[in-house]
Amino acid sequence: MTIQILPQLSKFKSTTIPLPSSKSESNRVLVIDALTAGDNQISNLAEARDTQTMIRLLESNPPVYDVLDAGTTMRFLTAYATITNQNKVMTGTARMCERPIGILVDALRSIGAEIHYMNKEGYPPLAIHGFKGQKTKHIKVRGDVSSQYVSALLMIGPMLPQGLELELEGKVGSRTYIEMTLELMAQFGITYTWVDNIIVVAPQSYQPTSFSVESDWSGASYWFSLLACAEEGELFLRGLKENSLQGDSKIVEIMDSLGVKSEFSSEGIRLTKQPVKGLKSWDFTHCPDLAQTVAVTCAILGQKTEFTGLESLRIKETDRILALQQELAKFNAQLVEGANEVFTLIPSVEIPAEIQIHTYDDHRMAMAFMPLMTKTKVIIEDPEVVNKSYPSFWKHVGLLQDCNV
Ligand SMILES: O=C(O)C1=C[C@@H](OP(=O)(O)O)[C@@H](O)[C@H](O)C1
Ligand SMILES: C=C(OP(=O)(O)O)C(=O)O
Repeated sequence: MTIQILPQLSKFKSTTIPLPSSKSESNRVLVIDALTAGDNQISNLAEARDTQTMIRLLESNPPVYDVLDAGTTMRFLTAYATITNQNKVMTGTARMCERPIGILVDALRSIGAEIHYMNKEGYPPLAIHGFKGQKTKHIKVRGDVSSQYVSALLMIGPMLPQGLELELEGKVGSRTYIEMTLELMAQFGITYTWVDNIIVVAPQSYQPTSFSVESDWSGASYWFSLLACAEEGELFLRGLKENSLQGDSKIVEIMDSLGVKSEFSSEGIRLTKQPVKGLKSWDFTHCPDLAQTVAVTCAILGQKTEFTGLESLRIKETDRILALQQELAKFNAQLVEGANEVFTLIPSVEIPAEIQIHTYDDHRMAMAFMPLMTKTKVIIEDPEVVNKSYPSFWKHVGLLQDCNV
């Protein structure tokens, strides 16, 4: 096991963080690009392993798509292999084979795909045997498990001979990611309608265009958290836009309550410290990837807060609720489950002189606990786990310079 030892650093000089590109935007644009007849000009693709895996699989087109631990790559390429009528095995890490995919497979089968489970019903690995002609254009998809199924279906919608009429059933989580998918499709010339819970995409062609991927707001959240927890400092985060396609830009509003002021410019966003206003509650339904960042920040800042919308966290890279509970306990903070899926974050009363964080094969566990370095010596296990979304994360931590000297 490798470890990353973080220096204790509560005051730092004004630092610019270059930030990685968004893997969510990148992975969508790559699928759209593969479905476009003609050449797109795409720049700024993410260095994230999830994106590099997508690029490699699309370019080399092996008979087995091994997506490793990339959820979007698994879900988007399952739909892509179907619409391009390929024989393909879809697989990934052991954890990927525990992450459900039945809702997407059922939807693709009802449209006309032949897909078999190779091991456990409802989970990868899958054997895809192409597309046997469209049986229906109307499909119903539950919206409360993962929005990635919906995004995967929408992106192949224009290529379906009859198009797609997708009815979202029940509560819709991660809605901002569905909106991102549709907005990106629109930038590549696709028209759609979304009325109530029905999204309609007629058969049409993606139009060649140029597109530059924005910096990653989920990755930016750790820097907001660091500044919130620091005694003194200032950060400039490059490449973020005020009107973002990414729902995780909500971090601006959350961190405004937790002592971070944001000022946008054409180059990015300047973060400075301001008095803590307090955060009583937050619903993470549409920004689940921010939950770990905000939990750790509140735990460090002494903010007792109610969290809702955490349901999808149990089926991500790890069971993130359990992982958070175990690691928060190491500095006497708790995430307590109450009735009706309401969680209470009970902050730390005392932070020990040294804390070792286990990362559970989850990049966000490693990155979310980094801001503890403002209070104590932190040791992060398996630091390379960040490569999934943010390979340069530790290099960027190294840019911070102590201003006590
Ligand atoms: O579509 C996407 O790019 C993503 C959607 C979200 O997943 P769910 O829809 O499963 O919540 C998010 O957690 C994930 O990191 C990326
Ligand atoms: C949940 C995540 O990714 P995915 O579902 O694409 O593996 C994430 O990046 O936090």
